[in-house]
Amino acid sequence: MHPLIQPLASTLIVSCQAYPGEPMRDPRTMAQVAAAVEEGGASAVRAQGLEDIAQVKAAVSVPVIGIWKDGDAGVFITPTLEHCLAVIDAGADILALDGTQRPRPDGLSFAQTVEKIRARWDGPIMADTDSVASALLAAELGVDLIGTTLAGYTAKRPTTDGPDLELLRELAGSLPEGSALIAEGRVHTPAQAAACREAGAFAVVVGTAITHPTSITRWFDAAVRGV
Ligand SMILES: CC(=O)N[C@H](C=O)[C@@H](O)[C@H](O)[C@H](O)COP(=O)(O)O
Repeated sequence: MHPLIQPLASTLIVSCQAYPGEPMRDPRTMAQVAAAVEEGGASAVRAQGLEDIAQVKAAVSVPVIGIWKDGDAGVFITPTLEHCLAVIDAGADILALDGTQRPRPDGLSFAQTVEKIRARWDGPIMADTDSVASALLAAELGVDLIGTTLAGYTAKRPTTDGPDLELLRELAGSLPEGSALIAEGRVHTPAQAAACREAGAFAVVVGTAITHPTSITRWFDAAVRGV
């Protein structure tokens, strides 16, 4: 296992993202949010966009998982080799990219993309997968971190209310040693985060429930209104 990954065992990683047009969509804001979650114990942070990655990197001492979202349909999380190399150049310690088997905008397969990254960079790679098949393929390719990030966001799996614990359990029993299984996606409560660990996750990523005040406010607002 890569030396940057081992310390993430049994820890919480926090994703710090604001979406286009939102009030907090500013790299300085995300850097402050990242510093705040580091104080709370985040073992690593996930940041989106080249400027956010650079500014978050300067604001924290924990590893930064970098992604670059481009578009919002099909493959959009660090979708091409060019995006991957730019994320690395922006200073990400760990590169995360779409790890599904869907067609990619640059025509490369996931395997070809990983191979080309590996030819230039030996840092840890995280695959945002959507199914048992895509997770196993990523692990076979030697990808360091296997995330369930896209489970429930493609046609491969139903969108579970909360994390996809069934997928985690299945992957925990089938991923080769050396691949770190990362629970990511719809982990909204501490109890759900604990359930991910019980299901076999090496580490757990939480985004919205910690760093997206608009969503959290909506949850509380609905509860208060009784809707
Ligand atoms: C599907 C997709 O685009 N996921 C994105 C990946 O970076 C983010 O929008 C999520 O916030 C992140 O995965 C963390 O998940 P959650 O916010 O549910 O804790």
